[in-house]
Amino acid sequence: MHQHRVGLVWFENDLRIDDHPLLCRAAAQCQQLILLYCVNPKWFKPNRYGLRSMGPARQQFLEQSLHQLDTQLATYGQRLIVSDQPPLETVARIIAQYGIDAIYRSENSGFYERQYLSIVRQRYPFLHYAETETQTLFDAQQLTNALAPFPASFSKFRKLAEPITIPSCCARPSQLPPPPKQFPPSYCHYPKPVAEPQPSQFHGGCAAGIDHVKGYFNSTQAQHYKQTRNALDEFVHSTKFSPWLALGCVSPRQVMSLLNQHEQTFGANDSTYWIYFELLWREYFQHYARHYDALLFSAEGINKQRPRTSFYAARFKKWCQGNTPYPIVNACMKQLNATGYMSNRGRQLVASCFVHELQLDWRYGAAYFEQQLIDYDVAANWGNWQYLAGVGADPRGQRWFDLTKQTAIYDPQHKFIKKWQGDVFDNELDNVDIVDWPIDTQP
Ligand SMILES: Cc1cc2nc3c(=O)[nH]c(=O)nc-3n(C[C@H](O)[C@H](O)[C@H](O)COP(=O)(O)OP(=O)(O)OC[C@H]3O[C@@H](n4cnc5c(N)ncnc54)[C@H](O)[C@@H]3O)c2cc1C
Repeated sequence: MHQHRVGLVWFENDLRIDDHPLLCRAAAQCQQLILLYCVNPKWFKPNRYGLRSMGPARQQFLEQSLHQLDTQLATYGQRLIVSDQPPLETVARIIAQYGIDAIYRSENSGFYERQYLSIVRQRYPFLHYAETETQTLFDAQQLTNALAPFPASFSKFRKLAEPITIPSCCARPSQLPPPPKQFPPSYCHYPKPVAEPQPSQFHGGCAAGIDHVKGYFNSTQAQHYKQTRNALDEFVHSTKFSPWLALGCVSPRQVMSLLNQHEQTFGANDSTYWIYFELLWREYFQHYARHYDALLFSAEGINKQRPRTSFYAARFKKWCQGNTPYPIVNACMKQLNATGYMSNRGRQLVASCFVHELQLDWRYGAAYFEQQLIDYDVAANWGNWQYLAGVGADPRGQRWFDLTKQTAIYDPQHKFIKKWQGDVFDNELDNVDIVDWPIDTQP
């Protein structure tokens, strides 16, 4: 017996059908189902930093992911519908037009993303709402003790979380209820394949994502992960799971399940453990973002201490373009601009340079990453930037990287710098001199 007549599954960063407990729940509870994704027009307009929230690399990856999800849903006689209108407008129209009586949405770590659902809840209190964790390793109730009080550092969180058993993945639904009649509505469309994809090493979508993770664990790369993960270049040196994890094309539990299988076949070692360790970092930042809400975006960070940085437009522009006096930083930024990806080590170096060498307000750096990264994740990005800027969860309070030393360790032959032309830059950092500023002649 179905509990609900028409359910709405509001997809966000959970673009898959495997290991999706919420989709299974909606399938079991509803007579008819609408599957919706909202491409928010706000993502393409200048934000408070004068940047777009979504740049072309991630947009392409997202479009590919939507298309792949739609293809999978079609095998169930269902389709994904996509709206390019503001999410609140779209959801309101769908509720009114189709008589929705239940809304299903995965827990989201983003403060602003969570607000959308809060507003819908306030406007339509009589609907049934189901929110489930689909993007984390642990279920919320498993972490009650680990998160109260909220652990001030990753190490504290890790010690509490590590002994907890990760729930197994859930099977995909055996069937899905059909959409209502007269579908889709005129203001929505089905995802189209990307017309002329830009060449990229990352192809969006759940099928591509799971193939990549399986391919990684069927090889011996994971056996050497700890030794290679800090490399600045080369696809195989770290897992490259992040874009698929960020959009939920693959779940962290699916990754863990394949990691366990890998350990059974190839053996467990420090490197295989370290992949789990990094997934725990990801987990920590998801809860960090939910705990600190809008403080994630505040200059003072969670400690409410204003950093001694400012905003210099010319310096910011040069950093974005990879045109600073620091070749290693330039190479990383040019790699990011060309591919949408940068290694973890690279991200640490360019963020340290941004805050300590260029003395810029860290939020502009985070906003530029948000625009450029193919694996942008609100919690991981803003949480890591706060950490690097000394206003986050770093018990040391300060992370400064000596760029000369780091170059000697990670790019001793300058191969990476040469590849990305990091050694091509203007000689002066500040070409706007104090005398160039307009001066008031009147007292
Ligand atoms: C300033 C800064 C900004 C960042 N912004 C993002 C972001 O927007 N999205 C994002 O996914 N990661 C972000 N990271 C974390 C990390 O750099 C990337 O997850 C990693 O480089 C992705 O490559 P990979 O999948 O090969 O990682 P691997 O080294 O193979 O790690 C495996 C997985 O663990 C997780 N992970 C690893 N390191 C971290 C970390 N420090 N914090 C959180 N999760 C981690 C990722 O999901 C990653 O896919 C940022 C780091 C810094 C320093």
